[in-house]
Amino acid sequence: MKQRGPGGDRPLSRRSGPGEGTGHRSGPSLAKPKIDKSNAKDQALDSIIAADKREALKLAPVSRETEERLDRYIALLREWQAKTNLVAPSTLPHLWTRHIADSLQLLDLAPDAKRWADLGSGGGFPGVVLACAMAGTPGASVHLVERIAKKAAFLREAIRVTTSPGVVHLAEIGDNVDRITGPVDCVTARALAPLHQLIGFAEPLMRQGAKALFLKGQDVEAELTEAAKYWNIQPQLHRSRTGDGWIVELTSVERRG
Ligand SMILES: C[S@@+](CC[C@H](N)C(=O)[O-])C[C@H]1O[C@@H](n2cnc3c(N)ncnc32)[C@H](O)[C@@H]1O
Repeated sequence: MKQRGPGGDRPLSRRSGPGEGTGHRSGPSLAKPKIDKSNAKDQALDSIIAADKREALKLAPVSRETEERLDRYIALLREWQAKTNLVAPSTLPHLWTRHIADSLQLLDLAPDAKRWADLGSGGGFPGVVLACAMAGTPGASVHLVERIAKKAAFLREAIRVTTSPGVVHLAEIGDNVDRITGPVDCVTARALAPLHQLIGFAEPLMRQGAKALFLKGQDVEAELTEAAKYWNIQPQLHRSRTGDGWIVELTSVERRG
């Protein structure tokens, strides 16, 4: 998203400044060049994002086709971010490592999964990223469940511009999750709720065979202890490639007592 201010692309002005042609003999003084600060700021952000993208694609390499889809998604996200808060503004320079690579790393933990459901998708992490990555896989689908209408509209637009196999549900997870038709291989959630609640959300899909991958922060141990009060679980923990977080993998859950 480049917003060029008026005249932002013009060469610096060399027109006369005050004092020129007024009889002073000290020589012509040049007008101070006007620097379009918003344009300079955008360009600085562009180059930080480009460097961050290189870093992210080292952590989580993708095909050229997926990269092109992700580029379109990021361009759209930056455009919409001006009017809808889709990601924390402080994370914009690191969209690729903080959000894209963080989402892509799930693919290696479910290499055979074709049908995904992402709960509380927000701005599309990990759901839209997974849909972009699955676009070349026959029979792939990614359900994205989001209850805020504006965000769901963004998700639909993201799926459209990336021509990815996403299905957006504008709905409460609790009302919707067991109405997702067709089997789901893997259910995901990121920054949605504490683990014991996530398990409750995902349980209907897990009962039908889905495994769960939940992206969690550093305090995962405390969340696991709390979850174990309500659920019999045998979690597998994977260190996040992109920060201090963890990915909790669950293949079965059973409500306690
Ligand atoms: C903090 S955001 C995280 C978004 C995204 N997963 C990410 O990591 O960037 C949580 C999102 O979940 C949605 N959400 C929270 N509770 C929900 C529910 N019960 N049903 C549907 N969406 C929900 C919110 O509207 C919000 O967009």
